[in-house]
Amino acid sequence: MEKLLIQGNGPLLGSVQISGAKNAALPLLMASLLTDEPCTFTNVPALRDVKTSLDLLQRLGAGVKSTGDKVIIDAGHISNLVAPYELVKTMRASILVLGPLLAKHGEAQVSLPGGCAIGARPVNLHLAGLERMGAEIDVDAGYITARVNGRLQGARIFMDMVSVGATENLMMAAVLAEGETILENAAREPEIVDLADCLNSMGAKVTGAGTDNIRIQGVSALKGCAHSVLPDRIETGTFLVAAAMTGGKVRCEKAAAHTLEAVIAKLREAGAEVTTGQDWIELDMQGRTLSSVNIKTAPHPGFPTDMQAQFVALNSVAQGTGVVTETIFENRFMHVPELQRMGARIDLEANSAVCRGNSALTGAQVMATDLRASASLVIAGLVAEGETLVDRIYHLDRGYEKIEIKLGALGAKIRRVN
Ligand SMILES: CC(=O)N[C@H]1[C@@H](OP(=O)(O)OP(=O)(O)OC[C@H]2O[C@@H](n3ccc(=O)[nH]c3=O)[C@H](O)[C@@H]2O)O[C@H](CO)[C@@H](O)[C@@H]1O
Ligand SMILES: C=C(OP(=O)(O)O)C(=O)O
Repeated sequence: MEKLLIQGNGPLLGSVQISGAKNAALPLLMASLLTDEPCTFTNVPALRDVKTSLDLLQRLGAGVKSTGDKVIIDAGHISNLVAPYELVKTMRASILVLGPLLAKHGEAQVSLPGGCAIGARPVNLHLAGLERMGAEIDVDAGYITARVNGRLQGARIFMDMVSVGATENLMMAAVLAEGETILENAAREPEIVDLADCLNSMGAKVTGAGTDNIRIQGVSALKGCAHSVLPDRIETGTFLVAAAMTGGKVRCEKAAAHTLEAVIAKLREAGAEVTTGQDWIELDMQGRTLSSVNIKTAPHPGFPTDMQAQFVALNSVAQGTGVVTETIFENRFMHVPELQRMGARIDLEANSAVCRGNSALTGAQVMATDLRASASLVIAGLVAEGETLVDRIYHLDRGYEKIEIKLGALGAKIRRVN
């Protein structure tokens, strides 16, 4: 099993190209199921989750051509409406085929994603919304079976929790439904706006994406698209935190500052100088003091849960105490015991991590448990004294493109070992 070996050393310096966002790319790829015409996506990151999505689309009968960061999907001849357990279990976002398949083909069978390291992550909101649109849904033997007689019907759907995935699934189902769908208490993440922009370029009528009230006027058919995937705000944030922790200066190119406002505000509060331009963000921590910050995760535009672990690592080495509170997932502090093994002084109290700061981290063998937990261990390794060996990095490969190469180019001593 592959691992990352990191030797803590000096500041990160230089510039890094940010990849397309995993969380934008996955729903966009699934949206290609809504049309018989080819869809071309560019700025698609080379990630394990993208590969899983393309495998799933091929399993359903779609044609897939992939060169560099460009992917062309032709879902004009879908022959199978089943998303099997062996693919869904490796990537929860597989549930996003449910809405498009049901809307376009009137039927779909998708394995239940099940729980995962960070929490139970049920899909009740996805299913309740589709039922409101006229679908009949059965859950049996670990599979969701959804059917509709004729077209889905537009509906007013209030979601009692803010869910990114449910908003995306229901938005994709609604674009081909008959009549108007209104999604209330919708998620407002930038990736939802990216999906709505792409759907509109295919002929859909979606308004209000980026607000908590999305209106979708159903159409009878969609055409193909050519769409460039939004930059990855979580990858960007991870590099900015790494630059801050190492006292370096890093410029993230091909980044989107408007998607990262809460994170940039916290980095400035922590003492970093952050400057932004049209498609870049630069963080300078040279000669400055890193201070702990208090954080509470929340749906966008609040502080993203996917940046929580990285800030726990940051607070561990910063001056003073910082309290990090997780409100989205019930079990998203798996990185804490591993960071403690590296010497971080953190106390877990209910859904908060109280980071005492000023820790002199030392390298250790640590275990990645989920995607962002892995990222926090890697950036802790960059500032630790001695060698850190991060095991189970297949989690990291789900969401970070060439992380060791990108960090290496900024001066980090990091390599992949078997
Ligand atoms: C591929 C992708 O885009 N993944 C992101 C997406 O995941 P995902 O879309 O799975 O996360 P959700 O926004 O749906 O989850 C938010 C909360 O709602 C709960 N919930 C969700 C659906 C549901 O039917 N019932 C329910 O109770 C979840 O358990 C969780 O506690 O948003 C999360 C929250 O920003 C991010 O951490 C993930 O990186
Ligand atoms: C939790 C994450 O992703 P997923 O929803 O794909 O598990 C993440 O990107 O941090």
